[in-house]
Amino acid sequence: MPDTEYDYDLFTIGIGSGGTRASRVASAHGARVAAAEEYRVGGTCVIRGCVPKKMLVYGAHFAEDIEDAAQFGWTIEGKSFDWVKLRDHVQTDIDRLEGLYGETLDNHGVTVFRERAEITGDHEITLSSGKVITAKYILVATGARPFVPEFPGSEHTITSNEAFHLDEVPKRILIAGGGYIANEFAGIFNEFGSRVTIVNRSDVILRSYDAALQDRLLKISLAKGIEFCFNAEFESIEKNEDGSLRVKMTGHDARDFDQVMIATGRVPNIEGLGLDKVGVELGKKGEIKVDEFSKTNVDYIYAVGDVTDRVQLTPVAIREGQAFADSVFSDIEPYAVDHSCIPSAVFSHPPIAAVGMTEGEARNSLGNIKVFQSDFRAMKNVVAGRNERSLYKMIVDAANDKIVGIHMIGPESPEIMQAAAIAVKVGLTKADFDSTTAIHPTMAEELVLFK
Ligand SMILES: Cc1cc2nc3c(=O)[nH]c(=O)nc-3n(C[C@H](O)[C@H](O)[C@H](O)COP(=O)(O)OP(=O)(O)OC[C@H]3O[C@@H](n4cnc5c(N)ncnc54)[C@H](O)[C@@H]3O)c2cc1C
Ligand SMILES: NC(=O)c1ccc[n+]([C@@H]2O[C@H](COP(=O)([O-])OP(=O)(O)OC[C@H]3O[C@@H](n4cnc5c(N)ncnc54)[C@H](O)[C@@H]3O)[C@@H](O)[C@H]2O)c1
Repeated sequence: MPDTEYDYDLFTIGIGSGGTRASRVASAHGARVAAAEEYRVGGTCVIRGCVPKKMLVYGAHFAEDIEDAAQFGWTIEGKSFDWVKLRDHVQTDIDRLEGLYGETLDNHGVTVFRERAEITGDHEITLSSGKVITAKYILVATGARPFVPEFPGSEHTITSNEAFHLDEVPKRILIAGGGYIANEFAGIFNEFGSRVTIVNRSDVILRSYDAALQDRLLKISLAKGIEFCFNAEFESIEKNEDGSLRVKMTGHDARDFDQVMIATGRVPNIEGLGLDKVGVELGKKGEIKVDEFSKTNVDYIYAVGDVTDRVQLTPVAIREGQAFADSVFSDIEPYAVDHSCIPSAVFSHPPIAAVGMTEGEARNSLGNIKVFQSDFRAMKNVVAGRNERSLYKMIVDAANDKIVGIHMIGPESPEIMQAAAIAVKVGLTKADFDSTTAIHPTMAEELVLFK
């Protein structure tokens, strides 16, 4: 395997979810591996994505739990919330995780350069310090960054990157976008006491999810006090004398907010990477085009994760990194990642989880389907007097009884979905679920009790 013609067998640009996995697995297979990271080891998920976001989601949910506790006999006096304490505690844990990621790479013998890298020629990488390195293979795993639409005053906005570091919880926050990040952060800030307004250019939230779940989250969010402005686009933002922001949007009167957060999707990080120098082909959104083995049109350059804009999720980037390393650096027969039937979740309040086809997709592609639905109030919500209903849906192919989709909104639905997704992935039938005894009393039992 070692090829001394080059300094390394593999050079990975970007040490996030995909780059970390690929580097350490390639090294374990015997490759000489180096990598560059321009910001912090761990990438988006660990440093400013999934992980700190989930910690804030937990922190936020205490607002409801403390309120509900009264119905369970608890008196909690003098409750108060300290944002700075939570923010700093989260950041301390992120520092710890970053350290662990670095250690793992060290232990696997991966040389990490903590600086920016650029491809400067065939098999050649130049670091920002000027160091030139050659590698037999190059893996681009540079991820994506927030897309901020251009309009006058857009420089006054923040993105999820900054949301983790705010000095205080904004009294009024406008969040632009109707996707994952917008709905997750709307829930977080709302629970912390902000007055939250979501602005979206269409009138649909979470467009890839089943319409019934979109509708249910919208209704619950409205009931919790989150405001929605649909079919609205930014015209301008001006800074007022008191530091607040005056926002003008199409079809709406100008309004003042303390923060404006943009969550309108993420774009691949390809700028200044030198891809043009070696002729790497890009797609319409600037994503690196790859085949099913994550190989670009340049024989020795591969790309994994968000920079390829296939499915922007951490477990997908990790699988792509693993498959790349196994396929290129081991004796295992090269294999491709199966991008079908990927389960996903939105950590809104309450969360959503889904796998497989929505009802609409199944009707269009299969025609004859059966839809089973359970619309119920979780026992904890009943006792707490919280009028918040969960909704579970199962979509079945009428031709063979196979479950082609499961969709849930309700407490702990992502936790429940991980196991249910296996059943959909392997093609179990509704009869298989019916034949399984319920665990009572749970919310998950609804999945085997559909009538
Ligand atoms: C707020 C938020 C919440 C999210 N929540 C979830 C979630 O709950 N579940 C989930 O599955 N996914 C979630 N995601 C998506 C997930 O974080 C990404 O899909 C995942 O991190 C992609 O991994 P990656 O390896 O492609 O890139 P990244 O993890 O983004 O890593 C890329 C790395 O490359 C570095 N880099 C870029 N250019 C260079 C260069 N030229 N030289 C050196 N280094 C460079 C960057 O600094 C970065 O560290 C979330 C994303 C965000 C923004
Ligand atoms: N729980 C999770 O797994 C999780 C959480 C956060 C992010 N992510 C990943 O990160 C990605 C990015 O998240 P996101 O919420 O930014 O994107 P998204 O694709 O989920 O949503 C983007 C939203 O912005 C709107 N939009 C797009 N362009 C716009 C424009 N020019 N003006 C106004 N609105 C516009 C879209 O209509 C959409 O509602 C997601 O696609 C997801 O893959 C995953």
